[in-house]
This record gives sequence, structure tokens and C-alpha cells, in this order.
Amino acid sequence: CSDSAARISSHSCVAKEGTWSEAQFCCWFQICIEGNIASGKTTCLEYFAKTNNIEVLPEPVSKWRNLRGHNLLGLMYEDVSRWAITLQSYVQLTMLEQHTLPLTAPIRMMERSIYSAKYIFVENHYRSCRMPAVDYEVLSQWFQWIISNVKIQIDLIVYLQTSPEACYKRLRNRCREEEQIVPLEYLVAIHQLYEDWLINHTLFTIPAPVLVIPADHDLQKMLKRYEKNWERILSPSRGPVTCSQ
Ligand SMILES: Nc1ncnc2c1ncn2[C@@H]1O[C@H](COP(=O)(O)OP(=O)(O)O)[C@@H](O)[C@H]1O
Ligand SMILES: Nc1nc2c(ncn2[C@H]2C[C@H](O)[C@@H](COP(=O)(O)O)O2)c(=O)[nH]1
Repeated sequence: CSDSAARISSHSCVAKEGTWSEAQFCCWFQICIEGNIASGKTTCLEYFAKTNNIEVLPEPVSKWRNLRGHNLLGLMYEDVSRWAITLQSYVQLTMLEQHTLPLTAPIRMMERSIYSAKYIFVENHYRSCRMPAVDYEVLSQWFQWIISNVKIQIDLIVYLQTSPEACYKRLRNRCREEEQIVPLEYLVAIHQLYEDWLINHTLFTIPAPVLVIPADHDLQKMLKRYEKNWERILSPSRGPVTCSQ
């Protein structure tokens, strides 16, 4: 499978108007779009969703906002110490479900991953002393068992490196009800954890090569960035990825 990118590209099966037959593929590429809250991940997914042969999986936020009538996301933002473990347990389950869904196209592009749920959000709850150590340990045991026993394939992480200030402005404009009480400080903390994980390499192991895309630019400029990085993103095995301006 090591030359699957060459086979894929030679068959132009991921070309924008290309076609493909399942028989041409012996393995698949899975890409996770990572970034802060309101950093532009969904917009990035929507751009690539127009490309043939890409399956896009947005974060299952709707499940977190309505689990049989319970809004776990809202509960967490209202009282993080009480509800963080409840939300994170369900986030971990729903992200695992996404990672293990049968593939329906040569390339899968997911919003975030089970890794960022643990390494970014759970870590932030714990380090900000809003999650009791016992809750953190239970979630950590579950997480370690999952990544030790379940095959989770990630071939590339695309990190949308957006400043907390830009995220805050976009979050306010988006007007998601549960997030109206989110302070800039929360986004600063999430940003620093992403930087420590994917840039400084001082947090936890990184499960795949990382392509960093600075994402503070306006929408039109970002769409041009995605066009410019199309090859790097959709053929990860073509060589080491580098930071893209
Ligand atoms: N480059 C950009 N410049 C300005 N606003 C943006 C940009 N990208 C996305 N937005 C807007 O910011 C909000 C968050 O974007 P979204 O793509 O949903 O981010 P995420 O999925 O990371 O939360 C949305 O209202 C979106 O329309
Ligand atoms: N506490 C957690 N919150 C999470 C997690 N994953 C996402 N989220 C929140 C952050 C946002 O309010 C919303 C998703 O919005 P995006 O702007 O990031 O698409 O859900 C998590 O693991 N824990």
C-alpha cells in the first residue's frame, strides 16, 4: 500500500472530476482537521467536500447538544466541574464511532479526532482544576484502552493555526447559544494546548504527520490556501509535509 498515493494520483481518482473503482485501492487516506473552537474547520471541510472521492465527517456536535433530550454541551458550559466527564465520555464514544465507521470513499476527512478530545479538551478541564483527578483518570484509562486495542488510522493532521482572538471574534459572530458564555481565556488555553501538542511537541505523542496552515486570513484567502495545499493534503504519502504559508 505504500505507493497507494501514486496509484491514486496516477488513476486521477482524487482529481476533482476524476472517477475511481474500489478495486484500484488497497488502502485509504484518513485526514483529521484540527484547530481551536471556531478556527475554520467546518469551512475547510465544506471546501474539500466538493471534491470527488472524499468522505467528510463533521464533528458530531448535534449528538452532544441533544442526547435523548439532554444538551451535554450546554450542561458542560454551564457547570464544567459537574458535567465535563459526562460530556467527555460521550465525546470519546462518538469520536470512536466516527473513526471506526466503514469507509465510503478513498479519502476520509474528519473534523478533529479522539486524540484532540483527550489531549486538548480533557487536558484543559483537568489543568484548569475544573475536572477532579478521579474523573481524569477514568477517562484516561478508557482512552488508553481504546488506542491500544482499536485500530484508529490517521495519515495526516491538518492544523488550522488560528489565533484565539480571531476564533473569539468568529465564535461571537456564529452565535451558538451554548458558547455565548465562552470567554477569550478559554480559547487562549485551548490554543496553547494545540500549540504544545502539534507545534512544540511538548504535550502528548502526535499520531500522524502535521500540516500547519495559518488560518487567521479572511475567507477568500483561506479558500485559496486550501486550493494551494490541495496536493499536500490529499496525497500525504508523497513526502514529509511542511508548514504552508
Ligand atoms: N477565514 C474566515 N474568516 C472569517 N470568518 C470565518 C472564516 N472561516 C470561517 N469563518 C466563520 O467563522 C465561524 C466558525 O467557522 P467554522 O468553519 O464553523 O469553524 P469551526 O468548524 O472550527 O468551528 C463561522 O461562522 C464561519 O462562517
Ligand atoms: N468540552 C469539550 N468541548 C468540545 C470538545 N470537542 C468540541 N467541543 C466543543 C467546542 C465547541 O463549543 C463545540 C465544537 O465547535 P467547533 O467550533 O470546535 O467546531 O464543541 C471536547 O472534546 N470537549
